[in-house]
Amino acid sequence: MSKADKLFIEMCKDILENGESSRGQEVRARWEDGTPAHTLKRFGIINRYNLAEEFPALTLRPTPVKSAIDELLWIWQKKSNNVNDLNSHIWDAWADEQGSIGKAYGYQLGVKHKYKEGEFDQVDRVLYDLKNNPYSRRIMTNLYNFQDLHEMALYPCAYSVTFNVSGNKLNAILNQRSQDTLVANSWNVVQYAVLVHMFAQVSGLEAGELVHVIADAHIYDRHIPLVEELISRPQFPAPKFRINPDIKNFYDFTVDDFIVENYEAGLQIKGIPVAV
Ligand SMILES: Nc1nc(=O)c2c([nH]1)NC[C@@H]1CN(c3ccc(C(=O)N[C@@H](CCC(=O)O)C(=O)O)cc3)CN21
Ligand SMILES: O=c1ccn([C@H]2C[C@H](O)[C@@H](COP(=O)(O)O)O2)c(=O)[nH]1
Repeated sequence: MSKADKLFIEMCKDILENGESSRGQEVRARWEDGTPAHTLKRFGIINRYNLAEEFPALTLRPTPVKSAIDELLWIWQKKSNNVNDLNSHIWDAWADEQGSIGKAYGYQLGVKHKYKEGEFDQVDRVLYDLKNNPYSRRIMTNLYNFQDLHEMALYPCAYSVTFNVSGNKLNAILNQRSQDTLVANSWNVVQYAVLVHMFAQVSGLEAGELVHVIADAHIYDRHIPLVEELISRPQFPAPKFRINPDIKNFYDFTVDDFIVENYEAGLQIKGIPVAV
């Protein structure tokens, strides 16, 4: 049985059974037809994934690993904020006529900052520290730049990662302020698991733990029956994950360098509505 399924089921049950409803409150998000997208939410969820033991993809339904990695590379490697550089259409609803989502995500990672050793953007600084000072307690990234929030189409949700090396293991904490549990939980977990594997490989380390801290973990009202059905499904062992061992430069990875094998999973839920 996959540990990722177990954590997902526990979290969903907790939200469904103990979650607070937003009914009667003012909410920002809307369904396509303009009605408010209400949620059941649970505050302060922490899930720990041991990446040395398993690749944390859901098996209750397939996580679209290739599209998730494509978005991860869009943000962390291309450092782009333009949907024309993305192969899926998941961000189209938030893009302007030129395809820009504003000064969000990839844009922030590409901004250079001054250090004693010179100028680095946030990604290059992580790479530098993991090589030169791996036991530093200061290896982190942060997309939540207050100065630029007014120019972002959506404020960053998964906004900060803290990297920490124990022995030869690279661990990370992903901080997420808001999570659409059905659409994005496994999507975000898979992405940041892959990111830890990427940074570990190019830094001569091994992937350790991923700790996912979620402030507002919610299930949208129109997702409740879908989640109830999903968590009652059979579970399978986690798939095997391989990464092309020849890639030693973070910027050389392509989607094809990541291979997920023996991925047994339930049926895909097609056409999940996404609140905008
Ligand atoms: N309400 C909401 N939920 C989100 O998860 C979300 C946002 N808004 N806004 C910005 C981004 C866009 N993200 C998204 C949006 C849609 C899918 C989605 O539709 N996923 C499908 C498969 C898509 C594919 O294969 O390309 C799925 O079945 O999970 C995933 C992530 C995550 N974010
Ligand atoms: O990577 C992501 C990006 C977005 N989300 C979800 C979380 C919320 O449901 C919406 C954002 O709405 P806010 O009102 O700004 O919180 O998008 C996600 O789960 N993961």
